[in-house]
Amino acid sequence: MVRVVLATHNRHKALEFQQILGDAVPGLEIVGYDGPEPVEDGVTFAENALIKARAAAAHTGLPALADDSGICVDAMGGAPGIFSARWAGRHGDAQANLSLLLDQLADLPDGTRGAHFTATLALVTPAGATTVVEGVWPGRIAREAAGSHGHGYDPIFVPEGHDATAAELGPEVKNAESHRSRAFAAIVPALKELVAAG
Ligand SMILES: O=c1nc[nH]c2c1ncn2[C@H]1C[C@H](O)[C@@H](COP(=O)(O)OP(=O)(O)OP(=O)(O)O)O1
Ligand SMILES: [Mg+2]
Repeated sequence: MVRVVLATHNRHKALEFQQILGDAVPGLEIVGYDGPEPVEDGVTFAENALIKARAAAAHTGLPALADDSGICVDAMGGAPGIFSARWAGRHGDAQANLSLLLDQLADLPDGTRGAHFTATLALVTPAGATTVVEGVWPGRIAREAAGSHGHGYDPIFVPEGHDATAAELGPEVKNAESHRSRAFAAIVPALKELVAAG
């Protein structure tokens, strides 16, 4: 088996990766990461994903896969974007983050609430080779939170082609369509190459 460390401290992401991975890449074992959490001082999702993957590869000596992701609102020029995790000021306070975003968008009429989730994955080998891919899940911001599945901004994100939030749709639908599943599909060839190289 080839081991790849998943360089995240977000247990929700780790669970989604396990659910999405399935048997997509035979011979691959994704291992957890409890090493140091680097400062995400990049100004793009790609820069932050590379920062996280490089730190984990250096700490473990293994190939590392990191995700930097967020919600991007059209009418806000793509914000919160890389600031999604701490939009309301405290890292990982999903309720505060989504409540603030709903308040900020309260006056926006239907048809102007377009948004998308972005997930950018970076795969880094101990030798320093890097692969960066991105997945985008288009949709809109609801007027109020609904649903109990998922995490983060799922309760206020209505994916294109649905009338329910990602938190109402549940993991089967989300993991088949999400930004994270799309990004993962794009990184599979690089993961297969890693396994083939042994
Ligand atoms: O599927 C998602 N469903 C809902 N919200 C999501 C999703 N994916 C990212 N998000 C939002 C919430 C999170 O707070 C932020 C990620 O911030 P981000 O820095 O990439 O992750 P994090 O700090 O929670 O963990 P880590 O950096 O260790 O991977 O974007
Ligand atoms: Mg983070």
